[in-house]
Parts: sequence; C-alpha cells; structure tokens
Amino acid sequence: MADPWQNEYDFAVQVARVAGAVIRNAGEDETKVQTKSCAVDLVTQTDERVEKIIIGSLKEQFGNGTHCFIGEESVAKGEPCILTDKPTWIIDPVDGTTNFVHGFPFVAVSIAFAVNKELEFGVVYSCLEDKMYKARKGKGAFCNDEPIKVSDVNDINKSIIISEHGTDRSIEKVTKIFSTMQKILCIPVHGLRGSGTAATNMCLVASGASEAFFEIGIHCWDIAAGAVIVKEAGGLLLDVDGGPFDLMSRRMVSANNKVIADRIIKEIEIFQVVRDDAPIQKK
Ligand SMILES: O=P(O)(O)O[C@H]1[C@H](O)[C@@H](O)[C@H](O)[C@H](O)[C@@H]1O
Ligand SMILES: [Mg+2]
Repeated sequence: MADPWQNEYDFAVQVARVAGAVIRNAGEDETKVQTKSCAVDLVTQTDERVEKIIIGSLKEQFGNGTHCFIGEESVAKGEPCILTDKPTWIIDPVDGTTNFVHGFPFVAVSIAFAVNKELEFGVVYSCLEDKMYKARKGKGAFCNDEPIKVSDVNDINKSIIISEHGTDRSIEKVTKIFSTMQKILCIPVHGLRGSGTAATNMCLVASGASEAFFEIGIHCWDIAAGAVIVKEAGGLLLDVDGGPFDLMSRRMVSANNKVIADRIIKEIEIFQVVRDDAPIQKK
C-alpha cells in the first residue's frame, strides 16, 4: 500500500527549512518583545509571521478543508486547542522564543502531524545550528539524514538530565521545580542541562547527548514533534507520574530507557497545570 502521509512528511521538512531561514534572517525589529500569559511569556512578530507562513503553506498544499491546525500563536489568539481524529498539524513556529530574543543560540521550528490522535511524524529544525531532526512512525529518526539513536546508559549516575523551569514564576511551582532539580542533581547525575527549547531538548535525548528530559508546563506544540523523534530513536515517553504519556496534559518525561525514566520519576515533585484541551474559560 502507498505510504499515506509521505507527501505531508516531505512537505513539513521543506516548510520547516523555510521557516528556519526566516527566523535566522529576522531583523532587530522582529525580535521586539510583547508578552502573553505573564511578563516572562514572550512573543515577537517573528513567532506570528512564521506561524502564518507555516500554516499558510500547509493550507495551500493540503487545503481541502480536511486538515486541522493547532499552532502556538493561533491558540494564544483564541483558536481551539483540541486534538480530534482528523489529520491535525501541531506547530510551534519558534520554540525557544526567549532564546531567540536574547540571541541564545537554540531556537527550533517544530511541526508534528497526528491522525486519529496518533502522531504520524515530527520535524524539528534547530535552525541556528542548521540541524534538521525528523522521524516518521515506524521508520526511524534522523538528524540531517543520518540515523540517530538514544544513549544506552542505564546507570543514572552516568547520565545527563535535561529540565526547564518554564514561564510560571509562582513561588510554589518554582520551589517544586528547583527541589526536583536539586534531588536529581544530588543522586548524583553527571549533569543537569537545559537548552531553553523543549523541542531541541527532546532531540538531544533522541541523539544520545542526554539520557532524559522532563518538564511540567510545556504545551503540545513544544513536544509533539519531539515525541515522535524520541520514540523512533528508541526512547520512551511517560507521564511524570509514570503513567502513559498524554500529549495534551502538559506533563512529560522523555528518556532513553525505562530504568532512567523510573529513577527520574521517583524524584519529580508534581504540581497542577491546566490541560491544553481544557475548556477556555477554565484556563
Ligand atoms: O514558548 P516557547 O515556544 O519558546 O517554548 C517553551 C520551551 O519549549 C519550554 O521548554 C520552556 O520551558 C519555556 O516554557 C518556553 O516558553
Ligand atoms: Mg515552544
């Protein structure tokens, strides 16, 4: 049988490359900051422009009305964030907006595609490094067309773990986040890292540079593409309580193997976040 989503996959790679070039070439004016949910949740003209370019091209190519779109900036403007069974594109035009604004050199375009609520492929273009990560369900994961795989480290004491502190600065959440990081650091692990972009963090796990990345408070567009890439590189995804991974829950552990994942999960202090697909008035 012909591969049903190959055109979509190939096109997503092309669009991500175009989007990455727009980000790389953004002028000073296009890095001027506005804020969204709070003073440290940043957005620029570039985030909005790149999302329009991506969704515009996808609609032009596959625009017979059958495809749905969940994009970070569209959702910020009130579009629904509901994953249905329909073919759905899940897009973060600029993952690592804070990095982008500051010239901190990790910024990614993240494009995923789900059908029947199952992720079919993911593309993460780390555009300042010019690294194109991609994976298609059942077909392996690649960086710049070279196969990648997760690390084979089983010993937590020999691991590098990635986490992020996100944009919620309530003292209760920040305390839990740093308490978790302290406990993990003191296991001890070789190191704790964070690139400032969830999509890139997941690609670092997929390519074996880090054993695990976890975060509470990320959104589906930050991690959907990375989720396919980690899985196809031989890794796994779990909820922060060890249960099954739920893309809309804003909680995620991605790891090279179950031994490392379980050891990290033991230390995670969970706090409440509102699901991506919660009714808008409750957000
Ligand atoms: O908002 P963008 O798209 O830049 O993405 C987020 C990152 O991906 C998170 O890991 C990170 O923790 C932050 O929440 C950051 O906002
Ligand atoms: Mg993001």
